[in-house]
Amino acid sequence: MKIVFYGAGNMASAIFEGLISSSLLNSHDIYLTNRSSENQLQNYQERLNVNYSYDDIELLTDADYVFLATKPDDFDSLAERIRDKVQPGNHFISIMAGVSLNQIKTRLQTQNPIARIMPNTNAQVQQSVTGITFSDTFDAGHKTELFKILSSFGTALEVEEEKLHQVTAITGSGPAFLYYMYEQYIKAALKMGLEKEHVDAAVRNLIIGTGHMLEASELGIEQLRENITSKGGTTKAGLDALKKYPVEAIFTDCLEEAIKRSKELSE
Ligand SMILES: NC(=O)C1=CN([C@@H]2O[C@H](COP(=O)(O)OP(=O)(O)OC[C@H]3O[C@@H](n4cnc5c(N)ncnc54)[C@H](O)[C@@H]3O)[C@@H](O)[C@H]2O)C=CC1
Ligand SMILES: O=C(O)[C@@H]1CCC=N1
Repeated sequence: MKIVFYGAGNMASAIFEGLISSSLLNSHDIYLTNRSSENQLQNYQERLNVNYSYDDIELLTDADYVFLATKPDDFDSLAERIRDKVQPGNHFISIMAGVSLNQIKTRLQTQNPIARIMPNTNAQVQQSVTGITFSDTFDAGHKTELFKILSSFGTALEVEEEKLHQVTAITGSGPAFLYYMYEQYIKAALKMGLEKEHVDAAVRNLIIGTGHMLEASELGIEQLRENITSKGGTTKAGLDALKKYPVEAIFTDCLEEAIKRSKELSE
């Protein structure tokens, strides 16, 4: 199997590093390219033993899956670059937020099969939550193979294309929203009088430990919280203070704005 990444940035690198760590593929099966920073590609080649090239005929010949991993704004330049070199066996896998199947088909002027996926950077540790939607030209055998690839770096769920806007906001951008919340928690904790390096390490381990609890426990999130909330204790006091603020409304606004932006990128 030959997999090509057009774009080797934050999201593409999380995917191919996750793919290689999963051993589903040999790193020699992976080919990278980007706009122009060759030293970035040389670093990946040295560190991961992947291939790289700027020769689009070499890249696209016998390529089974071609990941479109540029920013949406750069897709026009990418489409211009590869439009006349597309090969019959190329299955396009777009990770670009908002860019629709129809936009990709039109700009590449291709009838080749196209899938849109919406992963997140947790792919790097095989924990991505990935939404996927297929063009009707994607055959069942390649769908199964692509699900196997996506499952090597997390979990994958097929959705209607319209629902990818929500998936993009909730789980594609999701890690950034949680990181932002963690940053605010650390800022607040630093005001409580502990040394900075203690707070940073403690909160990082708190987050990791809570994640492991979510993974290991059969209990729901609400029950896990209630198990910490001793009657009349410190957690109850802290939660009562938190509940004075419209936390749900804050996240509703956050997600609605992210969905709105995804729809704008589809226009
Ligand atoms: N960063 C994230 O957490 C996620 C990003 N995405 C999507 O992934 C895509 C890439 O995002 P990032 O990796 O964050 O951006 P990035 O800026 O880190 O990487 C973009 C890559 O595209 C390359 N590129 C630009 N024009 C090109 C061209 N004409 N030919 C070949 N390569 C070209 C750049 O050289 C760079 O390697 C975006 O469309 C974004 O919506 C999707 C899910 C999550
Ligand atoms: O911010 C963005 O547009 C991309 C898509 C989801 C996460 N990052």
